[in-house]
Amino acid sequence: MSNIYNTTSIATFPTGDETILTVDNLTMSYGSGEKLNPILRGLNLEVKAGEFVSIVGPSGVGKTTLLRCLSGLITPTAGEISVSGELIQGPHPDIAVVFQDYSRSLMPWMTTRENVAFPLEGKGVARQERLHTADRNLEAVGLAGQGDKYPWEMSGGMQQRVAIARALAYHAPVLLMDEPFASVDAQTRFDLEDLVIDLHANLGVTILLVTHDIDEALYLSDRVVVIAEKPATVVDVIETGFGDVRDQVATKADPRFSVARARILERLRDH
Ligand SMILES: Nc1ncnc2c1ncn2[C@@H]1O[C@H](COP(=O)(O)OP(=O)(O)OP(=O)(O)O)[C@@H](O)[C@H]1O
Repeated sequence: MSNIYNTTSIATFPTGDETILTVDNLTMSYGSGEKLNPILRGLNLEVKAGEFVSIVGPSGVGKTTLLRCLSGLITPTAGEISVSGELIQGPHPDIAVVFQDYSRSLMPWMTTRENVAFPLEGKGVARQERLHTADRNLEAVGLAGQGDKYPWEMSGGMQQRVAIARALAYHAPVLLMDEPFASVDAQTRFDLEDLVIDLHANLGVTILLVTHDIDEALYLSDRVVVIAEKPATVVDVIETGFGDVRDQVATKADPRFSVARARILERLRDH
């Protein structure tokens, strides 16, 4: 486990067998009448507190649509989503989101510290406490002492770390991630994957990540949920069983990794 991050100063979340996120018979269509475009149908999912679940599926299958429903940004056509036992009817304080496009999600006129502190204003946190929390969370993602820099002074990987710090600072027990590493180069991607594994293991935050990258889903998660077809539904669920400690070389060379990868590829080919 890496020691460049300092997660000890951030509060952790209780984990266990309790279900924290429930998706019940989720159905979502865009448009209406002749232009009705059904995207998701009858999707069910239960995520336990502290679990790391990835949703994989081909491009255009509806992964972002699913995440937008979960984050309360759009209202599903039918079905229910609840977090911590409460029905989602709009953005919920128990859910934070990290998007793929950090260049659009960070505000260029604010320093990284101000970017991370910003959502806490809506929670009524006093300014000094907001800035202090921002510094602690920047430290947790390996950006100690970088709070005065502007996002545009940083590399893509560093900017995505800022976006992760901002989501962590919000202190929501559930973190949704939409293809968070798709816009960075391969080595930065591996570094960010390992950062997220460390944060998950040390903080107990529940993570739901969508990706079209099967290897990434297997490497990161406790469970991989495969969605396919049009409209999309769950076609397979795989428990990875790799535990909290991962290694970019050893885990991917584990025979269970290639067996699971073949199974997912087969499911996607068959649908
Ligand atoms: N706001 C919208 N209005 C109408 N149709 C939409 C809207 N957003 C997405 N779609 C359509 O819904 C379908 C699923 O899109 P979505 O972005 O959810 O898929 P995805 O699996 O995340 O794709 P990708 O992997 O390429 O990001 C696509 O056909 C897309 O054109």
